[in-house]
Amino acid sequence: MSDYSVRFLRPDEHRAASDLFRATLHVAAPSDDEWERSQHAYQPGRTLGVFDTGLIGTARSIDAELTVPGGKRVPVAAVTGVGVRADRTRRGVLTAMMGTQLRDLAARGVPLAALYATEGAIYGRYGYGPATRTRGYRVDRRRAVLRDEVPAGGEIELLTLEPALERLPGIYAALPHTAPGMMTRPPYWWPGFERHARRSMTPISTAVHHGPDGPDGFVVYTVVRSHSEDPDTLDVLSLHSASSEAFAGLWRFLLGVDLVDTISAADRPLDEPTELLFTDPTRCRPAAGHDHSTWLRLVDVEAALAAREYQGDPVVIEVSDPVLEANSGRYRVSPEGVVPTGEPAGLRLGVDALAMLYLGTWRASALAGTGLVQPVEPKAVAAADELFRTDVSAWCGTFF
Ligand SMILES: CC(=O)SCCNC(=O)CCNC(=O)[C@H](O)C(C)(C)COP(=O)(O)OP(=O)(O)OC[C@H]1O[C@@H](n2cnc3c(N)ncnc32)[C@H](O)[C@@H]1OP(=O)(O)O
Repeated sequence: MSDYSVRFLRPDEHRAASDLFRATLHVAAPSDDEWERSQHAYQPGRTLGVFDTGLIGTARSIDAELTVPGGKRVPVAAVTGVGVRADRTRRGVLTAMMGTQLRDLAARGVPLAALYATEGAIYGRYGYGPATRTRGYRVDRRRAVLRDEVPAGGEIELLTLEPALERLPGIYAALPHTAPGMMTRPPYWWPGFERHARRSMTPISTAVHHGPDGPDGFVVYTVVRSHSEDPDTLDVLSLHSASSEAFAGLWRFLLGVDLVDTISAADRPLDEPTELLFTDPTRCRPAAGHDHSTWLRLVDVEAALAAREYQGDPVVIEVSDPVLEANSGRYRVSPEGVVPTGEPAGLRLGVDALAMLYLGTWRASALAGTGLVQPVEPKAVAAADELFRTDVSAWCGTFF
């Protein structure tokens, strides 16, 4: 069967979308109690459904803001909940949903969309590109010793789950966005966090760091004790800090948690200096399989490009967009601003490759070496390296 229709769902249809999405991930449908809470993750008017004889596909988003290089916060659709029923895959259902969703975002003036992909081969065709890189590491808690010069940090307040659920939204909202790619956590984000926390087999703890002006960092973690030869592990689920004092204070606390051999942290910023806290930096070792890119999509290329800052000489880029044709064209990008232009292009690239440059994660020269960027004028590649360069590694730090 190939006839289907795509439309935004009514709130009373959200539960069916949730059941379908979970089934596509091979996860059981929520109980009534669980749905009572997790329904609040569904922002009205943002969930798509595809129907033939019944619901066969779904995708949704929530409205948030993403920090771009230079510090501006730009509206972003945080896309999630994408799934197609297993007996209806590979007949264009996802393509239909992605097209409808992107056209809706463009019509509503949302310049960016972002997502986390289950598989890296899916979203490039819709103009998304991997726009952040992260790393994971493991700290040998019993042998890691903080260097004398490491800041002492402030008071730590330990919260169990209920007070954490109450206070974390306010604490997170007040923290500065220290990296491009960081995202606000709107009210529709927190029910997902709560669902994961409540499903955890081990208790979820939150340590809040207090600086001179109040809470300025937190770490959410859980400890998994192995009861065997394997190490007892503290998993860092989320760690955000407003300053190096708060960062050091949180690590000082983590190193002091008893009955832990290893502290494991995934999806951390590339330039986070954790190993430099220790007298022996090799007590912090890279961990495999902990790199989770945030995929970004410039929905309105001109508006998105204009929202960030640049340095160096102007470059004319020629962008091709396979889904939102209006984005295809040439743009003169410079520290003074971004304008559509008829001037000859210095380099050509797809809108997916543009997303890879946008937060400063990848250099134009690296993309040129892989064919993702096509240089027209050789000097333009070096100029684009400088133009899009950022001082701080892009990092989202918020999974959705
Ligand atoms: C942001 C998130 O929520 S990520 C979660 C994504 N969901 C899942 O992983 C759940 C399990 N998978 C699924 O539900 C489906 O397979 C989906 C959503 C990934 C794809 O849906 P489909 O309706 O099959 O995709 P559709 O038929 O539109 O495919 C379009 C193209 O993408 C390709 N494609 C689709 N899925 C994949 C994949 N997993 N790997 C590689 N290529 C893929 C298709 O082959 C097709 O290529 P073509 O245009 O060259 O023919």
